[in-house]
Amino acid sequence: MSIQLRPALPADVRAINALVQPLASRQILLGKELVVYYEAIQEFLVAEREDGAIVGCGALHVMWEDLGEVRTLAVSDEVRGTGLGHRMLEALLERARALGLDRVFCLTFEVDFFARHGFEEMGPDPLSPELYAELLRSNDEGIAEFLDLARVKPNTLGNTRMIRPLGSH
Ligand SMILES: CC(=O)SCCNC(=O)CCNC(=O)[C@H](O)C(C)(C)COP(=O)(O)OP(=O)(O)OC[C@H]1O[C@@H](n2cnc3c(N)ncnc32)[C@H](O)[C@@H]1OP(=O)(O)O
Repeated sequence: MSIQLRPALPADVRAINALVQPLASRQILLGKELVVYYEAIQEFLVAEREDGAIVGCGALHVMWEDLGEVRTLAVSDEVRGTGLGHRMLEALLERARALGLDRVFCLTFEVDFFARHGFEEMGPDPLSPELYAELLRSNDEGIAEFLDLARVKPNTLGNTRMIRPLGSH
């Protein structure tokens, strides 16, 4: 059965939540309240099967003029390992390029998967002090994770912070 990628709609939120919830309960992904998905829905792509089922989702969150984050990338069990994760990640990176971003962050247990798509483990200090200070003003959990702040350590335990330079890759 063919699977199409498309921008997510508000009507997809419950299906996205159903994909993410089991992974969040295993602490693989960060769970979000429904209202947070609605607010961020324009960041999401979904993968829709011919029968209308949503079998994948992923988001690109903009953090700064040149910096974004891949968030909430998930593929349902029945289609995992068939290349859908790869397609979704490439589509999110294409969005990042279209937005003029230079690099994309992710926080993940799936180090090999992201490494095969050009992500590298992040060094301890990739940011200028000026940008660090600006990002500290955000209340967003993902930005706190990017900055490796102590208050989000429970979220990041065992995860790897990775970054993907765009451009020539
Ligand atoms: C920033 C974040 O969101 S981090 C969180 C990442 N998400 C998670 O950890 C949630 C749980 N995991 C998942 O949902 C999925 O396992 C994902 C999203 C990580 C990967 O999605 P998948 O659809 O399984 O990935 P995909 O199939 O593209 O690739 C996995 C492997 O499957 C195999 N594969 C890929 N394409 C095919 C194909 N056409 N046929 C058979 N096997 C294939 C390969 O071994 C591939 O490895 P590769 O990277 O060397 O190509």
